[in-house]
Amino acid sequence: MTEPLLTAKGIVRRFGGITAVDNVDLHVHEGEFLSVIGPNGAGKTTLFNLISGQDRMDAGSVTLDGEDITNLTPHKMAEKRMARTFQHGRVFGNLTVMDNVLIGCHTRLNASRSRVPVVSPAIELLKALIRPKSVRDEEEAMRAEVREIIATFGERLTPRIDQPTYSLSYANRRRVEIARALALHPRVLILDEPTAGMNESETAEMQRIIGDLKAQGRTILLIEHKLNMVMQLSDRVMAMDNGKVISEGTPSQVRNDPKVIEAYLGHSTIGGDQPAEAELMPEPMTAAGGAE
Ligand SMILES: Nc1ncnc2c1ncn2[C@@H]1O[C@H](COP(=O)(O)OP(=O)(O)OP(=O)(O)O)[C@@H](O)[C@H]1O
Repeated sequence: MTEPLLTAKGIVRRFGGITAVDNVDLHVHEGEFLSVIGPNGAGKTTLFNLISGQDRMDAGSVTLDGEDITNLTPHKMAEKRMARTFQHGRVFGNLTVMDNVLIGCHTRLNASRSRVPVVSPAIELLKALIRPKSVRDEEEAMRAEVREIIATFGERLTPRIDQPTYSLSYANRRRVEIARALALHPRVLILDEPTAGMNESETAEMQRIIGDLKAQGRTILLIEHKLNMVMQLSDRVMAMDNGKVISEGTPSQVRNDPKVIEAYLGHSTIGGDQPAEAELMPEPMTAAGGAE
């Protein structure tokens, strides 16, 4: 078996008296789809924040393809092409859809440039001012790429490409965020509840899109409360409760793990959208005990 692409070891994060993430290990192989589930307050978002550099861990380490990326700043993480979307969606409201997604392209390009010797800052400035053909061509290529990425979302974003994102619906802002993450050409795509606040048909549409991303062979880490979606998309599932990993395995193994059922039943809701029991028990189990 090859080495995992991303490995997190012994991650700890305390907030005052609470240990939100308590000695968690996580790994994901290239092209693998790993979901992290668990009741509210289990520590899932905190774990993703630590892995993606949004927060600093008290102990532990993270490596990407063998390189230590522990506690890098979010900007440096983006340059490493660790792309992250947020539970409540984060876009630049005053920028257009196009400009929001271009940010992902620029970050990727700047990161690749920093590996080659920097030409004199004066030349860079001159190039920015006079915008020679090579610069204009590069910009046009990026815009074409953004249009292509945005087409991933059908007609949801394309007609709105020049509108400021504050004028978009919540679901569309979340789509823009994913588009921006894709513009990074992510080595790891980290999605935190991409369907939160979406209705049933929007959720089904997003699930199809994420399924397509998986089919493209992308490496994906997902937090999601809608367990049917987790079961259908994931190669592997990790369940957390009270900051700890309580179960890990195939979707059906985790779904049927009594520790997981108990953790959920101890909470009245999973994500605020649905009762825990309805999420955990919706499908008949197969003879093998699986529901995939
Ligand atoms: N910045 C913070 N300051 C203090 N406590 C925090 C902070 N962030 C998270 N916590 C606490 O850490 C614990 C884990 O929270 P976290 O948001 O990671 O859980 P979660 O599994 O993502 O929950 P949800 O599914 O509701 O998003 C909770 O007890 C939460 O209140």
